[in-house]
Formats: sequence, C-alpha cells, structure tokens
Amino acid sequence: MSKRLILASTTVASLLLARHDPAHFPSSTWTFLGISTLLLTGLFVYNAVIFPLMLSPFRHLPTPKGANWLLGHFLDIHRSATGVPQLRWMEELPNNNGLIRYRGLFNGERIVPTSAKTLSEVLHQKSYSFIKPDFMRNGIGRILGLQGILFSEGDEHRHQRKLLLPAFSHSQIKNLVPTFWDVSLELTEKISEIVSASVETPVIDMSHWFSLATLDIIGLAGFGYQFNALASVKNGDATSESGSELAQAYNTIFKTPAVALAMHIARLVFPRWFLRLLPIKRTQEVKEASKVVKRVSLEIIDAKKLEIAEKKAVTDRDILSVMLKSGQYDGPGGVEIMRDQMMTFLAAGHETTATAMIWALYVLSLKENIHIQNRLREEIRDAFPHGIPEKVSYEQIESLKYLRNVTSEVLRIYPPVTLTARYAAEDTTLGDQFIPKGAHIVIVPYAINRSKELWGEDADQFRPDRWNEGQGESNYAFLTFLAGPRGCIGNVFAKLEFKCLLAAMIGKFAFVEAEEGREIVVRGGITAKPIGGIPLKVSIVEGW
Ligand code: HEM
Repeated sequence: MSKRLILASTTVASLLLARHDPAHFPSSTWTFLGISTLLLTGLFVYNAVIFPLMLSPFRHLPTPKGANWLLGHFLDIHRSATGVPQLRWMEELPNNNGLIRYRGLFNGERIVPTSAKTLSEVLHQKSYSFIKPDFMRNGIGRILGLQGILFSEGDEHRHQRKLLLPAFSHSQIKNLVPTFWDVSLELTEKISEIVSASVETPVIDMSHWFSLATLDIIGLAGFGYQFNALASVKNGDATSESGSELAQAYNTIFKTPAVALAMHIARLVFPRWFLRLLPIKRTQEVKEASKVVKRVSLEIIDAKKLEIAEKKAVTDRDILSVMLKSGQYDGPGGVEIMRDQMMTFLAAGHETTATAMIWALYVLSLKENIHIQNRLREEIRDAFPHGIPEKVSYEQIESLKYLRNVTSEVLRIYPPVTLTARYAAEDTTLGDQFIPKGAHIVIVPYAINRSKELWGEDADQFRPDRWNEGQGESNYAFLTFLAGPRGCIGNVFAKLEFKCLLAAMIGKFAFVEAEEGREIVVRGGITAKPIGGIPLKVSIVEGW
C-alpha cells in the first residue's frame, strides 16, 4: 500500500468516524493523525525490515556481512568513495550467478551485476527494460535535461540516438581534432603565463582550468559556439568565481555539497516538491544555476538559427546543426526538447572529460609514476620535434601509442562516472534470477574496471603498458563509457579530446605533487572528483 493511499483512506475513515461515532472519535484531525501514524509506521517496518530481511526474492543472493538491521550497508557506503565498497564486496563474495546484493539506507535493496552475462543483459539485450530511476530523473534530470537523450526511454530514445549519430560519426569526430588542439594550446598559454610570472615553482589546482577548457571545447565542437570560458579568466585566477557565467553555474552544480547526507535522508522521508520549497541554500543555488544553463542553452539555439538563416543552409555537422537540420524539432514544444538536449550535451560532455584530466595529472604526478610522465613527454616531443605545434591532425594524435595507453589506463582506473543506477521497468530476469518490476540495479564501472578476475592481480595498479597486452578478460571489463544502446554516445569524442589536452599539458609542463602522499578524498557527486582539487607544482620543461 502506498503512502498516498494510506493518507487518502485515513482521511475518509477519520471523517466518517467523527461523524458516526463522535463519542469515541470527537476530533477528525486527531483520529486522522492517530490512524495514519499507526499505518505509516507499519508500512515503514514492513518495507525497511520485514520485506528485505524475510521475504525479498533477493535474500538468497550473496550479500556482504556487517549490515545494520535498519541502515543496511549505508554507513559503509557513506564513509567510502563511490564504488570502493562494491569493489571489495565483489572480490570477497562467492558470486557464481553474476549478481550480488547490498542494502542501502533503511535496507533499500540494490542488485549489482558482476559477470559478463548479467552485464550484457542489463546493458545490451534488456537495456530498455532497465530504465533510469526516478531519483536520477528528479535530481540531476533537472540539470541534464529531462527530455534529452540521456533520460529518454524505449522508442523515443532509439529515435533520438539515431538522429544524433551523424554528429558522432568517425569522419565528423576526426574533423574536431583542430578544435580540441586550439583549446589545448590556449590552456597551455594561460598556464605558461602563471608559471613564467612566478619566482618559485607555482602550486596550481588544475581542476577549474580543465572545466573551463572542456566547456570551451563542447561549445565550439558541439555547437559551433564560443563560450570564451578560458579567455574570461583574468590574472591567472581560475578559482570557482572566475570563468564564464556558465562555468560558474556548472561549478555550483557539480560540487559535492556539505549537506549531501542530510539531503539524501531528507529525500527518503519527504517528497521532492516539499524539499524544493524549503529555503535550503543548496536547493536555491542549484535552482539559480540551472536557470542560467537553460537560458544559455536557448541563447545558443537562437544564435545558430540566426547563423543558418544568414547562410541559408545548414552546412555544419555539429550536434546542434544536426538537430536543426533534422526538422524534428520544428513542431510545438520542439524548442524545449532541443534546449534539454543542449543541457544534456553541455553537462555530460564537459565535466566528465575535465574529471579525467584531473585524475590523469594526479596519477602522473605521483613520485612512483614520474617515469611514466617522462616517457609520455618523450613520445610527444619525438612526434613534434620542432616545439609545440600550431596544428595537429587526427592521424598524428592517433599515432601516439603511449598516449593511448596512458589515457586508457587513467579512464580504467579512475572512471569519472564511478556508478550509475537502473530500475526494472517490468518483471524480468538476470541470468537465472527473477527481477521484479521496481528492483534497483547498480552498475559500478569503478569496481568492474578494477576487478582482479578481469584484469589480473595488479588490477588496482596504474600500469599503462597493460594496454599492449589486450583489453581485459571480457567485452564488459572496461565500463567507463558503459556499453550497448545506452552507452556514452560521446566516447570517441571524449577520448580524442582527452588525448589532445593531455598531450599539450604533458608536452609542455612537468607536474609534481605539491604535498607528497596527500590523502585524496572522493565523495558522492555526479562525477568522482577529489574534494578540494589536486594542487600540483607546475614547471615548464624547456625545449618545447
Ligand atoms: C571521459 C569522458 C566521458 C565519460 C567517462 C562518459 C561517461 C558516460 C557514461 C557512463 C554514460 C552512461 C550514463 C548512464 O546511462 O547512466 C554516458 C552517457 C552519455 N554521454 Fe558520456 N562520457 C564522457 C564524455 C562525453 C562527451 C564528450 C559527450 C558529448 C559530446 C557525452 C555525451 C553523452 C550522452 C549524450 C550520453 C547519453 C547516451 C544515451 O543515453 O544514449 N559524454 N557517458
């Protein structure tokens, strides 16, 4: 029985009781409060204790020890970086049918597919039976665009994906390399200015710089639009307050709030519409930031329409041009759908690659990996012996094999999207296990990418050369971009962009940890970024 049904039937019952038996039930309000409290408590005990512990069809699945009778494994999850407990459980538990189970807050059950078979069912064969859950839709959906490709389902998703594919064809992405390189050069110039102006080796947190650079890239490469996010940084200050208005909005949206835990619990207890009305600072901030994102998305669409009207033809093949050319968004509501699509690409297409860059510089700056950083620099400089080139081609970037290995290894070991969720839209199965409608599935790229079974005993070590030996034990060993019809449409775009940015940065600069052995803390958030950024000592390596 749902909460709404309980409240509705209790209202009717208390009115009737107050009317027909006023001697025992003089006040309908108190009667309502008494009965509803009793029924809601009963419902809570059933959902949070009786069902998951005694009746659930999943109770026989391998489940980690040490769960609290009411909070499940929530405390372990909350105290750890996203994906870390799931990796530990995957390694510890016997797991023959490719599924493990854990319990979240109030014992909410979560099922984790761990074998190639169960992953291929969720991601490929039955991808439209496992949809995005409401908590994602109602949360990040407001920022990522609810009517865009990321949150569409079934036939609507198939249709949108087909429509957008020309913008991601191999030939189209190849043509974007000069744009990726131009922005990479602009970034190196900005960083060079800071380094040259400092008497001692400066310590720079590169996080915001990468967010600005990737925002400029998605603007230019995705929509033919100049955000000038990097250009707007004055006096080398790329802190959260600098950069374009849009960069600031995303900085607000993507930061992990200090009130995250309280918000998480509040969402389980109160309806979202109620929480949105409360004057919570974080809610207001995100509301304002998403207004900016919506407005800017509409501005970009208008600018493109104007440009097309002037040229009298759609000649470009960027994402926005492909959308406009299709004529699919001409009808009523079309602009709103296109706006949501822009919001999807803006967010999905920039913060993820920026996160990958942060991890790349972090791991390459560690003392034990300096030889990898040096070897990478050597490869880049050998390919471009006359100094940092003004232009590079797709073929030149693709010829750098060690760059490919390093970027693949960073994406394996630090996947920016560590975990994602699905919800069973109908009764179905995974392997031999019955999955009832409403079951929550958690896919954990972080755990799969570091699985010893799939990558060998040194799975958790950063070793780029492993990519010369193959790509893991199965097609589902590398889930950074997921896989199947709902896998990342921008994965080739992202990998090339990542290679260009990293080649320019490592070719030009040397990065060393500012504080040796600094503890890195990662918590929640849409993408897994280190809290407080990663300050690095940056110096120019002469001769390039
Ligand atoms: C390193 C960079 C990136 C990573 C790690 C990444 C990762 C992912 C992942 C894991 C998903 C699936 C999310 C889910 O279904 O729960 C996804 C979807 C998506 N990504 Fe990426 N992404 C990256 C870059 C990009 C770029 C550059 C673009 C666009 C230019 C992009 C556009 C999208 C879109 C549109 C979807 C939704 C696809 C669909 O549902 O059909 N991503 N990405």
